[in-house]
Amino acid sequence: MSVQEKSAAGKGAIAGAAGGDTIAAVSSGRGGAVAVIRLSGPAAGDVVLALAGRVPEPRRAVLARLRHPDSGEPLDQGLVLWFPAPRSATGEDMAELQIHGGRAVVAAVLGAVLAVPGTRPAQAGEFTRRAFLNGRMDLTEAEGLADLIGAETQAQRRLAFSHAFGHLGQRVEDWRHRLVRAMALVEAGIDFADEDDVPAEARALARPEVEALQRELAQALGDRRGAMVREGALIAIAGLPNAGKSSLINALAARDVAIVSDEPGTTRDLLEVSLDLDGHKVMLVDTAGLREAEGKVEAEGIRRARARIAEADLVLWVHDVAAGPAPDEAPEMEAPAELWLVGNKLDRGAGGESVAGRWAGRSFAVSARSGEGLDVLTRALGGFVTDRTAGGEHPALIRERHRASAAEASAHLGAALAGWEELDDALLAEELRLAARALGRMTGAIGVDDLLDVVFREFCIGK
Ligand SMILES: Nc1nc2c(c(=O)[nH]1)N(C=O)[C@@H](CNc1ccc(C(=O)N[C@@H](CCC(=O)O)C(=O)O)cc1)CN2
Ligand SMILES: Nc1nc2c(ncn2[C@@H]2O[C@H](COP(=O)(O)OP(=O)(O)OP(=O)(O)O)[C@@H](O)[C@H]2O)c(=O)[nH]1
Ligand SMILES: [Mg+2]
Repeated sequence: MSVQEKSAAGKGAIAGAAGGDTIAAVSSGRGGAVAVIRLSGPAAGDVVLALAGRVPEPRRAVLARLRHPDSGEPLDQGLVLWFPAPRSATGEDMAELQIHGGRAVVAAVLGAVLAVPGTRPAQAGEFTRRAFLNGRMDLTEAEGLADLIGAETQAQRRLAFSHAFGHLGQRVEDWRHRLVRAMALVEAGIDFADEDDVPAEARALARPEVEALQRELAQALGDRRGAMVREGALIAIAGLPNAGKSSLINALAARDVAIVSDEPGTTRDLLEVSLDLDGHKVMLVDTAGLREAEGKVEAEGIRRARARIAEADLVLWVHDVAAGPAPDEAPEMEAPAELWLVGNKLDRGAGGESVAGRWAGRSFAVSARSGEGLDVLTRALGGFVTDRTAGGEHPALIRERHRASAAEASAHLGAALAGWEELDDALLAEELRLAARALGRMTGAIGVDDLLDVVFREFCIGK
């Protein structure tokens, strides 16, 4: 199906875009006491009539005996809802069957639904795709919904919620409208090319707006909090062999995820655990102890450890306090973004002394074995992530897709501003137009055929 380009508002319906099939799917998760089957499309009313014997008043739940349309066998008794177009989540006729959640019940009722002509199983994300094609939401809102459904932490939920209900979409539309106004000013020069004063004057009027837009894009691109909230802050646990890195990840995760042994060089592969710290997602990574490797496998483990450490937002350098005084600095690796010292094995007596110099304020004394000191470390980690993700309103550009569009727009604005005095009207307007297009792809207001599969494949079936 072809999505025509739309030049105006972000959320206009795309004519004929949603097609004539009626789609059906189980929209509830597995194993619940109640299951929801959703339907969208022109045969949704036929399905309700065929199974329930009548179509309820719009938007009112009614209890009905559901029968197979061919055999008449009663399958379940459940609640039926009818949402005639356009007042529905997809903008099409929709219906819901809220039935008992048993596997056989769900299979029987879904089978009966799909026995009605004109129906077929929905693909992943297809309800939301139809909502987009019918102008009910823009692409950034659809992505926000996918994030909302996938949110594991409260910070992820808050960010996803803001995007699902237009935080980025509205920003982009504001940027685009301002750009279009600036473009109109520049184009006024094209139309009035023979009247001497108009071009220069119109351009001069447009420039501050384009400069302001460029600043706002740069600011949004510079904000890295989105990735940290969505993907979690990456915290790498590094140190010499046997320092107790794997013991520490087990203690922090409160689960026995990593193999611990007194043999140096136990950990080879990277091992990642996701944690919820104060409502923030954190990815903890256990790594191989850094030393001259004794074999090929360990060497590869150390290579991977270094690569992950280099990407980390925070590195915990674990030091065995029983093995000697803390190093002045973490040996064996390049300076990471942020580095803390964790003196481990406090239960063995030594250590715990304050560490000066490089580590001041960023050193902790713990025992992964007894649990001593872990509460202080955990609180500090929570504080670190909270600090790094706090501040101002929610971040706007939270996916690579958003960043790529904004960067492309910014490049065109940069070209426009660099050539502001020299470019002829048509070329200057073209740069602004290309910037507006790049922004339009973010919300889906501009040709996005190629993007839809990427965006909607993230959803599960039934959404
Ligand atoms: N049972 C059930 N719960 C659900 C959903 C659902 O589809 N079914 N949702 C699935 O996403 C979410 C709610 N989203 C919805 C969004 C719009 C409309 C809707 O009917 N909108 C109409 C009418 C609005 C009104 O008048 O109140 C519209 O926007 O025109 C319904 C659900 C979460 N909970
Ligand atoms: N007494 C004491 N022993 C500990 C503590 N933490 C770890 N150990 C012991 O130290 C040894 C090494 O622990 P690991 O957690 O495997 O150390 P690692 O840093 O992951 O080692 P590699 O994977 O080989 O780099 C094991 O025998 C642990 O039981 C601690 O807090 N106190
Ligand atoms: Mg280990």
